[in-house]
Amino acid sequence: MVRGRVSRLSVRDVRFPTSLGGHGSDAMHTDPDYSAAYVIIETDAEDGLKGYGITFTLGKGTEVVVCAVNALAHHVLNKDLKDIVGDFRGFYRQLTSDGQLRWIGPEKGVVHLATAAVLNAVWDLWAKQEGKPLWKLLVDMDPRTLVSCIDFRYITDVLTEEDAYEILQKGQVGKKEREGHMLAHGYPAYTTSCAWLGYSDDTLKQMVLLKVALSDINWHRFKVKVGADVQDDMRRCRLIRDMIGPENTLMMDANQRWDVPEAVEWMSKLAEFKPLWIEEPTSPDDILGHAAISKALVPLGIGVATGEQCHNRVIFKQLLQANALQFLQIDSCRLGSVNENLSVLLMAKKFEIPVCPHAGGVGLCELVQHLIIFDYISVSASLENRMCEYVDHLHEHFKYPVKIRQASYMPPMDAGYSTEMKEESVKKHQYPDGEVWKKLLATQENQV
Ligand SMILES: C[C@H](O)[C@@H](O)[C@@H](O)[C@H](O)C(=O)O
Ligand SMILES: [Mg+2]
Repeated sequence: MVRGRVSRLSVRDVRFPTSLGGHGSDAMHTDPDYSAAYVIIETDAEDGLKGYGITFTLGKGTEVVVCAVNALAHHVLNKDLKDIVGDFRGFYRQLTSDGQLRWIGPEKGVVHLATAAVLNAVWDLWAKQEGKPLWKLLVDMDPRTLVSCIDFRYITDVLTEEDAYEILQKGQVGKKEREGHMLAHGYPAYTTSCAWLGYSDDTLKQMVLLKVALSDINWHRFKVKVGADVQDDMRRCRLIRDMIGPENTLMMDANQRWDVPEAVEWMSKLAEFKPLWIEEPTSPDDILGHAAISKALVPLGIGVATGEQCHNRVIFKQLLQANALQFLQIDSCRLGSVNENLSVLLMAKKFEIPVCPHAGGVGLCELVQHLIIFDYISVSASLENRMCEYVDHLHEHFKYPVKIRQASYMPPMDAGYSTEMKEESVKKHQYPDGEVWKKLLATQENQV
């Protein structure tokens, strides 16, 4: 039973200095400090349970998201959790359609990241109160309740509430077996951790060796960052391909670096390394550009993947309508939490496009594993051409870190959305007054 009235919402600015090691670097984001606006929701219920929610940022600007979370807080405070989840579509719309705040969105940018952080905390709390991991809460929910969490505004031309209900009804068939399969084998993953753009060739070689030869995880799917310099890309891709062999899977990620013709030309040169996909070849807003790139790369056997910076369900709808992507990458912290992700999973199912979630960032692996495990069990019912991203960093700061076995995500069993960080870690990494930042900022000051 859902219980309690929201009595407090707090938000913290937590940053990890990953840029010091070049971790997470790509052709556009050369020095990311993996960070999060970290929301905590408390209620007056006697159980003392709290909901934790994050949205992912790259360091600077986290303070702006924190500000937006505070601007949204009045929508949550003093509400009964029962009323929130009892009319989740209405609540989602209340947050995203605030008559004044929507002007600085709508459903995009900082205000949408803040919405995601707040709603992720609500879902964490709901799942905790039900005593289930989030994926299981979704799997056990009846289709009518699931669709009642989704705002179908702007997408009814491709997915109506009835379409969604039908897909979920069909997904009931064979659900038990698929749940059993997940519990036994997990959801297939790929690793991005060996080939960040800021890594030297030596580091890259060492990382690939660790992943391929020495790891007991048996990685066989890898992603490499490209896009800054074509000669450099060719050297790095050759190096990786030689090390992983022809039988393993390689993906490439340009992080929006190119214009449309440039993307086609560049990828024609990298085609010899047999990438499965090129991710974010151009601006995430350029739907027709993605379509043109997709069309040009089909003969080379390369798909287009995108989604980690897609603002909302409307952009995904159009990417699907325009045949602009072959792999759809949901993000647990950019879209409006589970609610909006549900609509995108269902649209992907309708268009039969495989979902391969984005998870490079602090906490993203922890969260998105729940969504994709649910997707397999209740929506897509397929593992063909599907895999979820994994990066090695920062799991030690989470109370319920992901578990990877045999290159697969093992379903989390603790109640909630795996969003809770260790208090000790949060204290140390809080910006700018946590121990880690005090030291770093003092060193930087001394260097000036
Ligand atoms: C700045 C970040 O690390 C990105 O490079 C990362 O999310 C990346 O696009 C990915 O696909 O993992
Ligand atoms: Mg990417």
